[in-house]
Amino acid sequence: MTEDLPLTPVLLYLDDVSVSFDGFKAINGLSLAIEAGEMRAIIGPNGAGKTTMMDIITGKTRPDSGDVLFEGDMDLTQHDETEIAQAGIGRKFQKPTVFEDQTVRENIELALAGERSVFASLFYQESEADKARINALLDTVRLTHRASELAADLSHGQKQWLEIGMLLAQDPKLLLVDEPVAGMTDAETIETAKLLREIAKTRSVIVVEHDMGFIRDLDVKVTVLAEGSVLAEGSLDHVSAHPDVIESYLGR
Ligand SMILES: Nc1ncnc2c1ncn2[C@@H]1O[C@H](COP(=O)(O)OP(=O)(O)OP(=O)(O)O)[C@@H](O)[C@H]1O
Repeated sequence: MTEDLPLTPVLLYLDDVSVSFDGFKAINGLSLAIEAGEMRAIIGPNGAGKTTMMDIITGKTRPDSGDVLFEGDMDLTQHDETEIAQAGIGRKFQKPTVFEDQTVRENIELALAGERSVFASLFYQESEADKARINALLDTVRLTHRASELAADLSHGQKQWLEIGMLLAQDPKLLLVDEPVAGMTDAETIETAKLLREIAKTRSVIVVEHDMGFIRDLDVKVTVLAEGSVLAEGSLDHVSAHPDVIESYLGR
């Protein structure tokens, strides 16, 4: 009797993806599968291709070859950045980009309003459901107590959280987060690991980071990139013990 194979719903699938810049292969036969509801940490030395991989997923960079499939059959290489965002892929860049001269709450409100036209926004009355949603988002990103203050007055870490809240307002199925804890205090870094673990209960998350203490706190599967492809994959302890990983980090 043959056993049924377990069905693992893959949300994002990169298959043998390559891209060159002026003859240099920044991504070289990269294959990766992210499951629905999975958080994955991506690490790798400088120049490994982490940012380029995110650029390919979000449609900013077109690969020369390979497939990038979202939800089974959406070929992301055939769509532009706006369409990919609308399909449910949100991206948090390294630097926080919030509206500094608006309050924390207004930032979330603006993100929630999304594509409502400026004209429609002028006459829009926030429903009770909207209010509840905004309050829940403020709570998630630990900013309820700062809601009526200007975003400019937040700490660097809190601005990062606010931007994560703004992305969550769009309810992405997959959230890409680029070096979220760079420049954060130790306490903010610890809280960010908790925050991302909460977020990952309801969506997939890909986190690129260099901070190994933070990666350990995330406690998720780690993919090590080097020279544009996957060098090792597994628990942080597993990949840290891998001779190729040690060599690629410490150099020859
Ligand atoms: N638009 C581009 N034109 C030319 N070369 C590029 C371009 N984008 C990336 N590269 C090169 O591709 C390689 C991979 O870069 P990438 O930024 O993806 O690495 P990374 O893993 O994100 O590095 P870091 O950890 O330093 O952010 C690097 O050698 C980089 O110089």
